[in-house]
Amino acid sequence: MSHSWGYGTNDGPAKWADHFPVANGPRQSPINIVSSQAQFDSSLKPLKLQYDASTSKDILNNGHSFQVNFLDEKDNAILTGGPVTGTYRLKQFHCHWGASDDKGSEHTVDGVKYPCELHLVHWNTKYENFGEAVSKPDGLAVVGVFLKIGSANPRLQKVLDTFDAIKAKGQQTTFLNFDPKNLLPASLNFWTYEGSLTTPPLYESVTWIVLRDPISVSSAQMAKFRSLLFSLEGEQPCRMCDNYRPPQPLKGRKVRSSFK
Ligand SMILES: NS(=O)(=O)c1ccc(CCCCO)cc1
Ligand SMILES: [Zn+2]
Repeated sequence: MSHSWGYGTNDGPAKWADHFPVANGPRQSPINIVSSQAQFDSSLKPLKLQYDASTSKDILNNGHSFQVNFLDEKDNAILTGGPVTGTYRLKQFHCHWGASDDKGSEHTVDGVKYPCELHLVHWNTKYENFGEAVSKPDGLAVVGVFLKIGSANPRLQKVLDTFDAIKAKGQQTTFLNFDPKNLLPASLNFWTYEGSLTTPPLYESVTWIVLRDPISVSSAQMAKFRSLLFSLEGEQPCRMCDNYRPPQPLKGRKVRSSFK
């Protein structure tokens, strides 16, 4: 039975535990990253993101965010190194954002919220496919990238230019040859901790890799994110914004950093 969850008063994060009790589990995400408490770990390897000749397929409005989907039958776009062992394949990326520029990210850093957070979702190729990996403790590795208000981001604009075609829930359009490497900051310095999906089913299956440095987005571009709808075509239009889960209890977890 598919539970209808959302970000509203009646179906939002405070209610998710009703149908998804793991919401109160020991390794939930996102978290507030207290930079002074993060422990530098010299054994962490450099993060390696090989998205060469990346194979984006399409972009979808799934009713919670927009999602760019990738061909993942081969090792075209992979994550290795960093905190993970083995090879993780890029499946999709999506974002979370606020109704205004003062909020929107899921992770926060020393209590600071960014207007938007990008998630690049990878699955462990020790499993057969994403569906098998998504619920395993070492199944996923998600790279989080903060977006900070500044100059317009021309690479991101390519994604925003598709939004008129996917305004409503369920709408999808072809989106080929987009290289997500262009959405990464110059430095791959990161924090890492063991966590979960930040939306139902909230599986505790994610090794989180949160990049320290943000990429830029303009306020006008943020307004374009908010032109998407949570609602189906023909329904009362409901603007897609505030689609972020607030930080969850750390419950004794250690956050490690790849940098001093
Ligand atoms: N915000 S997130 O990166 O943690 C994230 C990634 C992927 C999913 C999809 C779960 C599909 C379950 O069948 C849900 C959430
Ligand atoms: Zn996400």
